[in-house]
Amino acid sequence: MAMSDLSTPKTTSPLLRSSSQLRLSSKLHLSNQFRHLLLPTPLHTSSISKISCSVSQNNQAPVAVQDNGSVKTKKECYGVFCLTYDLKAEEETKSWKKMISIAVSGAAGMISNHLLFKLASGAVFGPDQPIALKLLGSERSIQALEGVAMELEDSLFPLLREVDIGTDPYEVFQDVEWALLIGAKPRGPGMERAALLDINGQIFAEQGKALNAVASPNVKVLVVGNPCNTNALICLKNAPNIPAKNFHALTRLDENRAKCQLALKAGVFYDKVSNMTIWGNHSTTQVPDFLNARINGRPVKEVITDHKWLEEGFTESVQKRGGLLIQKWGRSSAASTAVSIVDAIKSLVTPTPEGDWFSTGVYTNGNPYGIAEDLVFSMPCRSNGDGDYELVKDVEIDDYLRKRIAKSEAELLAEKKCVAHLTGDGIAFCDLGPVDTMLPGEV
Ligand SMILES: NC(=O)c1ccc[n+]([C@@H]2O[C@H](COP(=O)([O-])OP(=O)(O)OC[C@H]3O[C@@H](n4cnc5c(N)ncnc54)[C@H](O)[C@@H]3O)[C@@H](O)[C@H]2O)c1
Repeated sequence: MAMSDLSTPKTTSPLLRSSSQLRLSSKLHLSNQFRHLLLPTPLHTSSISKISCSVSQNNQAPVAVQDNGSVKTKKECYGVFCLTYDLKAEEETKSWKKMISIAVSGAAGMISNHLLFKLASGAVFGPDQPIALKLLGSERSIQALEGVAMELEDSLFPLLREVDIGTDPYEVFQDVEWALLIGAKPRGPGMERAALLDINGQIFAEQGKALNAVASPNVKVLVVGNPCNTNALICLKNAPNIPAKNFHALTRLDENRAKCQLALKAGVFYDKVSNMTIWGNHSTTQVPDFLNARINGRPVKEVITDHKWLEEGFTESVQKRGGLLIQKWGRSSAASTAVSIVDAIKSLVTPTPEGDWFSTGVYTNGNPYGIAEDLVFSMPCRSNGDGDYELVKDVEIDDYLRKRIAKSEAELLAEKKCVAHLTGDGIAFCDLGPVDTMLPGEV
């Protein structure tokens, strides 16, 4: 899109014109930050006949007025989307929640290409939750970001009210309530893992500082870019004003893969598998926990009697899933990663089903399992749906699990030493050992 196009006023439907052109113009900041204010065109204006829109005094919240003059949903509604988009003529006009701002870094990348459309569709935060998307990219990807923004525009998502694109995290993260940090440098051929930790660590140190400076003080941060546990640690260390508890590293894809493998082995559909914990690092030292997982509410070991497979084959099948997928598909897992990001967020904004839990990489301080403090480690958590979580305390850890969890813990402690210069812990010393534990295809 030519830059001049961005500032060209959009055409609007007659219905929207009558609502004072509220928030409908596209704006362009001539810094490295481009801003698209999406045209919130009602998809089915014909189906909302006899409803007009007037604008409230703060120029934010028009109220839906019916033909008979009665005002609907006056308090909650925002923007022209006070009007329902449901085709059913008999449906009541819906009210909308207050818009939330979500930052997505690496927004022109493969994972984001799936994720953004799920966010905008309402599949993550719900069908009554308008959102603003703040898209952060690298300098090289700014054109691609414009392309992403155009695709979002053309999708006519009623819930999507704003899209900002930019390359400066201090601008893009302004007031955001969620930050989904996906963008990272891929590992080049022959690149040592220590080098990757340093290169990507610097990105997350800068983004942590930016979140600290300009984001909502209670922003929830989900780090996806690898190595995600240590990147999340770096990020939270650089954001001292944001509660450390608000930072997550994505291990939900591993959880989902583990559930799938157990379901396949047990011959049940995967919704029957619950209480699946991934312990530790998002690497091949991760520990998918079959001891505490359940199938149809029963311990996995009772349902799957092939314990040799559980101990040897299961973990490997989870770890190698990504590599296998690359062999077949020729690219890494972007769609299922995006789905797992959706799952991870939904687990925080909806109450966890009774007796179940989910896995996420979180800050270890105060953990009840004896895992070293000051790491980001995947553990079992529950949420009451308010965006926060509690660690599940009564999980059994036997010798088998303890040994493997200790290995993942040692790996994360070693990674932490490699990035000491980025966490404020002094001079970095990097000795990751001879074994490369990155997940295949996920660097
Ligand atoms: N935790 C997990 O379960 C999991 C799973 C899959 C992939 N990943 C990781 O997610 C990351 C992204 O994967 P992808 O497939 O989308 O990669 P991709 O290469 O398609 O996209 C990455 C995007 O990030 C951008 N970028 C690079 N540096 C940036 C910066 N400083 N700020 C903002 N954007 C920046 C790039 O320009 C690119 O557009 C990778 O690090 C990958 O290893 C994690």
